[in-house]
Amino acid sequence: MLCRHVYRRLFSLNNFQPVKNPVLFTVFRYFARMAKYEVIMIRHGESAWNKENRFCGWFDADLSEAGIEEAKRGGQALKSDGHKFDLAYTSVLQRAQKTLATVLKEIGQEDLPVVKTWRLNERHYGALTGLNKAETAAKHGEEQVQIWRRSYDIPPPPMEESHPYYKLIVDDERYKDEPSKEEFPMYESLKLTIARTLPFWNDVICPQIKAGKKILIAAHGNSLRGIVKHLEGMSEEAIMQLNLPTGIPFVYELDENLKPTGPMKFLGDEETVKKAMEAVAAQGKAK
Ligand SMILES: O=C(O)[C@@H](COP(=O)(O)O)OP(=O)(O)O
Repeated sequence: MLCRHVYRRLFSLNNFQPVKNPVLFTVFRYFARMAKYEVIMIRHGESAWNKENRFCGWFDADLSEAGIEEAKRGGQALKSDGHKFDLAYTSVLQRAQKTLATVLKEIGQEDLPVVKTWRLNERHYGALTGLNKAETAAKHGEEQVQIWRRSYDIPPPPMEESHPYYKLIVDDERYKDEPSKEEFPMYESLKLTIARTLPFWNDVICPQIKAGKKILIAAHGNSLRGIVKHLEGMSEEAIMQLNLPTGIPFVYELDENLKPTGPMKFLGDEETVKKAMEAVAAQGKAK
């Protein structure tokens, strides 16, 4: 409060030229980076296919029992930090939607307006959809699986019409209006995922944040990694190292240009977050 007051006072002074005065310049730099907005994101709780260690992508796996518990804990963490929201965004997949509903119940905001979009869906895992990650690593090598999972622009092989989940996904009623036939992916790298997620972030979510709305986004490991990469201006190499844990909300404080004023802050204890991230990274190891 006091900081904001001082900041406003400083910038209401006429002829204020911070660059010429080193002390004031430091003060200027400090307050210019002051957080103005906040956005909170959460990867869904463990899904039935996370539990079975299968590539999931656009397959509509439900939450596992552990996933429901994770989502509840995520909601409780938000509650104990006193977070309330104006609006939430999620994908059209049930693991993200159920996580969001569970969180909203925990924080007593079950009536919150929720926008659902395919643009926040998990990346489409193409031909890998349904395969066990460890078995795939045993067959094709851990290095290849790491490339498929974490490289920036190398996509998995496409999902052909003969794939066991092709019809289930392509003919799913939830996609009858969008994406268009041309946009409908058969595989996605992180780069391609970002290409369809970022327009929604920029054109739909950002204006709401700038309007002062407190936003919660419940989505997926890779659709959120795309947003994180963009927000933090991370390199293609740096984003390869990021494995988001399931069901643990993370907070970004943003300046007036929607640039983070600090690193993402997980609402969970450090050791738990670290272990959960390592567990996600290890999913691609041959057993
Ligand atoms: O599609 C999947 O298998 C996982 C991510 O897998 P990895 O990229 O971590 O292998 O997506 P999510 O569980 O977040 O919806």
